[in-house]
Amino acid sequence: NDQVSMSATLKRCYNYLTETSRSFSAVIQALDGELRDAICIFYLVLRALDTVEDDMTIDNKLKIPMLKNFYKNLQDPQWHFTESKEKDRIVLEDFPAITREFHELAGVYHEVISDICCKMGHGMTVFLDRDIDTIEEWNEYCHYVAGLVGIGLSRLFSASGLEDPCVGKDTALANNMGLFLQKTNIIRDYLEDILQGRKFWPKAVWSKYVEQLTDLALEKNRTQAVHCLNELITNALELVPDCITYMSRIHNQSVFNFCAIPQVMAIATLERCYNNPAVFTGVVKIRKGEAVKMMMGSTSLEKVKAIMYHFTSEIYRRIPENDPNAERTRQVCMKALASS
Ligand SMILES: CC(C)(C)CN1C(=O)[C@@H](CC(=O)N[C@@H](CC(=O)O)C(=O)O)O[C@H](c2cccc3ccccc23)c2cc(Cl)ccc21
Repeated sequence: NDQVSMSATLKRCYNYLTETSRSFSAVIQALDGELRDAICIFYLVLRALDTVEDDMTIDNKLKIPMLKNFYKNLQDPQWHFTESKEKDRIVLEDFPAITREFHELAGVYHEVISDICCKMGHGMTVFLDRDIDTIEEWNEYCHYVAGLVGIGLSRLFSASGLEDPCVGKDTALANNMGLFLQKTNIIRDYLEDILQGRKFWPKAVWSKYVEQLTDLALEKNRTQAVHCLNELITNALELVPDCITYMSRIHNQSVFNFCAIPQVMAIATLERCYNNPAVFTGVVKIRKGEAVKMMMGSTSLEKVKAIMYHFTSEIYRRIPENDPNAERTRQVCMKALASS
């Protein structure tokens, strides 16, 4: 992008993007045409909303209206928030820079970003004082924080003219692209989340293995915990066929890379977590070198299918005989392998 003609506030926005999304900001900056600025701003607005939701120092009495009304802040040139303690608080402190660049975008992008913010902010309040019990509620929570992102992105892709209208219309596939990423994050971040008092694993699953969610971290429950982990990974793997179908419809190279890279990182993370007790003693992260190799290697549908096939068969190979969900996991892996 042409640094000279870029406004000072837009430059600041790209700096915030790089500060808040590490490896992913380069992928966003590689997007073609109007999508680059539109998705940069969309990402920052979502990061600001997520920073409010994550901040445990904000009392729910204040947090609920903040989340429900967040989308209205885009219409207030002065709105900003300086009380945040979160690491990404800069996007709230300098929100006016994001708002200004939001208004520089073409109108069609405004409507999508505002609409998604409104629905996401509302949805986040639903689970502020309610636990995630059933699988349906797990899907509902992930829809609010990630499925809606997929639906919004797909509408931006089609609105830009770089992708077919069907991409923006098929909300079910777009939703499942987000669910795959979010369920992977929730599975991977078990220990980090419970240490911060956050519970994202669905009770309908973990209650079959232990009394309390935190009991999964106890050494004496290790076998039960790993079987619970494997059941959630199996649930996430059910989404692989839809993610491949979604990516098969993307024709612009920069949009494909933007969509494919988080997906291949997610399947690699699920494979690293499968049957792995380390999930309960630390955070299982993909090493930087491996991540870069995968990012370089996910530039075509065939390459992405091969990566999905590789990691799914690695999981299939390691299904323990005594795992209560072994048969179900084999079925789900076979279906994922058939689609990749
Ligand atoms: C919760 C989440 C999965 C939606 C977050 N999310 C993502 O995870 C990013 C990836 C990312 O931010 N990686 C960071 C993670 C980290 O900070 O460690 C990185 O630096 O590698 O990708 C997603 C994202 C990208 C492409 C297509 C998507 C379709 C549906 C839903 C989300 C989609 C994302 C796109 C937008 Cl516009 C906004 C947020 C996201």
